[in-house]
Amino acid sequence: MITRHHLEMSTTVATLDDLAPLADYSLMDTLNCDPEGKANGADHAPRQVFSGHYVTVKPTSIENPEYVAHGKNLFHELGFDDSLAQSSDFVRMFSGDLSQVPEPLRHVGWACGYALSIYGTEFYQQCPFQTGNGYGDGRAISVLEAVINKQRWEMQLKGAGRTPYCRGADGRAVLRSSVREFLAQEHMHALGVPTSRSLSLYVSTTEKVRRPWYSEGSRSVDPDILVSEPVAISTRVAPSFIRVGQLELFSRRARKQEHPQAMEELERIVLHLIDREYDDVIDRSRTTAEKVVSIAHEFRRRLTSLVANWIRVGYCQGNFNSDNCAAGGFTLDYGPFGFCDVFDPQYQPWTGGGNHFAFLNQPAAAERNFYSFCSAVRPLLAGHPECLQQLKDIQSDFPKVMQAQMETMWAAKLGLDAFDAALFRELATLMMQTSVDYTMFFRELSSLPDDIEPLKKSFYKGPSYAADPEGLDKRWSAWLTNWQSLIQPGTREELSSQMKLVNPKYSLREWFVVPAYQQAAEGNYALLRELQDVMTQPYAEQSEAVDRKYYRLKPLELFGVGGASHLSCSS
Ligand SMILES: Nc1ncnc2c1ncn2[C@@H]1O[C@H](COP(=O)(O)OP(=O)(O)OP(=O)(O)O)[C@@H](O)[C@H]1O
Ligand SMILES: [Mg+2]
Repeated sequence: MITRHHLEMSTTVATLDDLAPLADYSLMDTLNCDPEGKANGADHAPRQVFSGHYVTVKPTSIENPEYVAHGKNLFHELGFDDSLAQSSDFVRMFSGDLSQVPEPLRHVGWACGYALSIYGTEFYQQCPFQTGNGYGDGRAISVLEAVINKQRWEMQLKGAGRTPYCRGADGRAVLRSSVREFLAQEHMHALGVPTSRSLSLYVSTTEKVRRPWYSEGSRSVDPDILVSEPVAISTRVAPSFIRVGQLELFSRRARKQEHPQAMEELERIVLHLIDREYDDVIDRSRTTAEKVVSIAHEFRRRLTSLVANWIRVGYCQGNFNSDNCAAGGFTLDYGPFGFCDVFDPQYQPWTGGGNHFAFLNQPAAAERNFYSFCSAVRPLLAGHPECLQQLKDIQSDFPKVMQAQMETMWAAKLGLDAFDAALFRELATLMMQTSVDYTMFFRELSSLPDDIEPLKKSFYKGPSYAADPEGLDKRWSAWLTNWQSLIQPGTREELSSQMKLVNPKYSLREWFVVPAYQQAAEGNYALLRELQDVMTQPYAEQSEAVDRKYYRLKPLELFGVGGASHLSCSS
């Protein structure tokens, strides 16, 4: 509910006291709290949580927090003054210490359980109790819901210590993974792709944890050493953090009649999802069953568009399970992700992820998650045969809608009004045979070159190219002539600028991020901040110095290097 105060909010939040009155803990106040939880939030040991939508948890602050960075664009959108990020009470709160927050801010946060389906198959093994009751936010704790400029935001700490879902792990996030997620979220937003956002990042100057990782220059697939790394807490922000897996948790309980309120809890989490993520598209006067059909329709649109956008910008999520699939249809969980260098349909940065989550398999992975979503909400349609039929149709048309989104996206990348299958097929073949840099190729093409010379800037010249460079160049020239004949004549400048808004110039390649987090671990944040600047304007022509550093082919010696080219699921 938006209160009078929220509407009258001043435009600048300069202190935590300014932020406090905007708080509205509606999730905690309206959803079910686990009845077995400890009200003071001292609930940090792994245990089974049998019912309720959330457990109250007090975050465990990191020792001696130091400011690393804040999401400047998000701060401005929220009306937060930049100085807030380094003010002592804000630092204290967002590095996990809620003990001194001003009223009505609360001294406890909350964590949620969720279920897991991998590529559409239900899993329980990842839960230490094998029941699914111990799986969920293991190191993510939300601390605030606030209504700011009429928009509701949930703020979630990542790495703020153990929760009942921690599965015996430490609940911490290392600086390396926190820097990656922090930079990637704001980059993704700047790319125009829906995503959770980055509010702040603080590191401990004294507390470290050990994680398996790669030795310098290691070409090992799996980490070959244990490294001691500083712990950090990043805060991410979204209208909600509800995942497809979360709906599944309540649906599984309802299906198995695990407790008398199970069906009601499923309905309430779905209505909560509608409130947070689908309010603008749902007619409130409808029945729950009708609302469910509407959100399925809208979620299908958002999810297909999201995945087409990921492919447009060269992003591979890496671990697109149902528990990493936000039910609001935005990007969530930047763990084993990567932005590709070479165009490779099988690109998969995560060594544990498997081919089914590879770059161009993401539409199929999304389809599996969408099926998991439909199965999860289906019990709410019992007794409504028409709605059941509508949901069935929405589900079965997913591949068609996905394909249409992909074709629209490829056409836009090529500056064409309509998708041309033959042109695209030859391009994909040439890109693979030549080994081209995906980002650079499309950006060079966006300048509408007269011949293939400028495109060659993006060629890695793999073995097939090296075997017959003249032959391939000839095919490239033929392809370019064909493409030129298909673009609209007479509107060159307009077309070029339009294509440059579809094909980014800069992308957050892993080998840019590695030195940034390495320096950050030594207390030097210069490179991280430079990357933050460059990557939040990915479509802009920037300075020549930026070009030389960030608009270039990946050095060959970095291919195959652990951490820079592939990574294990790292937290
Ligand atoms: N160090 C840790 N301590 C406790 N739980 C963890 C830790 N690392 C991961 N988990 C939990 O393991 C599960 C799977 O990990 P995954 O890498 O998908 O998550 P994540 O990056 O922590 O989470 P998110 O999906 O919230 O971004 C998640 O439920 C997560 O909360
Ligand atoms: Mg996850």
